[in-house]
Amino acid sequence: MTITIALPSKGRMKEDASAIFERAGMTISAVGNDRSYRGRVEGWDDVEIAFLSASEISREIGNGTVDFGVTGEDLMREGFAEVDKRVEFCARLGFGHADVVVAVPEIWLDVETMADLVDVAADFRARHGRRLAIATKYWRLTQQFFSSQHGIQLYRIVESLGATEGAPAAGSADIIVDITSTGSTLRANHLKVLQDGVILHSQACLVRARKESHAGEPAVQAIIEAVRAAL
Ligand SMILES: Nc1ncnc2c1ncn2[C@@H]1O[C@H](COP(=O)(O)OP(=O)(O)OP(=O)(O)O)[C@@H](O)[C@H]1O
Ligand SMILES: O=P(O)(O)OC[C@H]1O[C@H](OP(=O)(O)OP(=O)(O)O)[C@H](O)[C@@H]1O
Repeated sequence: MTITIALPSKGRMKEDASAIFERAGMTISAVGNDRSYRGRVEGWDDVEIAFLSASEISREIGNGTVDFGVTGEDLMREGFAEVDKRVEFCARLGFGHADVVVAVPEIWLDVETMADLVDVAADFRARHGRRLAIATKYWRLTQQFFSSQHGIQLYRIVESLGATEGAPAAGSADIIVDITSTGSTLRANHLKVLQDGVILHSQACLVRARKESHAGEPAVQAIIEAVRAAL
């Protein structure tokens, strides 16, 4: 059986992902020229590498079209409901750290916690004639956190595919859910993270698609062990 591992072809996770595999004794070389989107691993003839973007990788693992991949936990949890039934998070790789957070304007002085936000959302329509608007690209994580975990039902999600932190100042939303790593983008936009507003501590993970064909396949276990040993 050929095992396909999807690795980032570009972006912030590319170099660190290749370095982990190198340390794991799995040296990757491109098939054909340097711009090829296929690779192989020296000495591992039954393994092939597919180079994709981090967001494509999460989709392909969740659909089972690749066997393993390196991608962010946030992308996996946003992309699929009940993700732990579909995939196994085999290892947290120690790079690509980012928190998915709820952030509100700094000038909301009396809003510091999710409980405060529950009160704001309840009063919002009476005060402003519309529901609290949340800008995000993380629809699923936002709905789970607001509705299931905090019982907030009165809000509206405004889809934002870029410059999410600018939405409150631009007037297109009241608050945001987005990722932060250093916090500088939030600070520059005068937003603050609620005290209990961290939805997910994300980082790059080695993720396996749960497939029946993996049972009793020695190379599957060997890949997991090699990567874990490299951490
Ligand atoms: N400062 C950061 N900004 C954005 N993503 C970050 C940051 N730090 C770590 N990450 C993680 O990187 C991953 C996204 O990586 P990247 O932006 O390279 O991929 P992508 O979404 O596939 O790229 P593209 O949007 O160009 O297709 C996510 O899992 C995210 O959590
Ligand atoms: O906390 P910080 O260190 O400021 O990082 C967070 C910011 O970085 C990312 O944007 P980026 O400009 O990298 O673009 P992207 O969203 O297209 O990846 C992310 O969307 C945040 O806006």
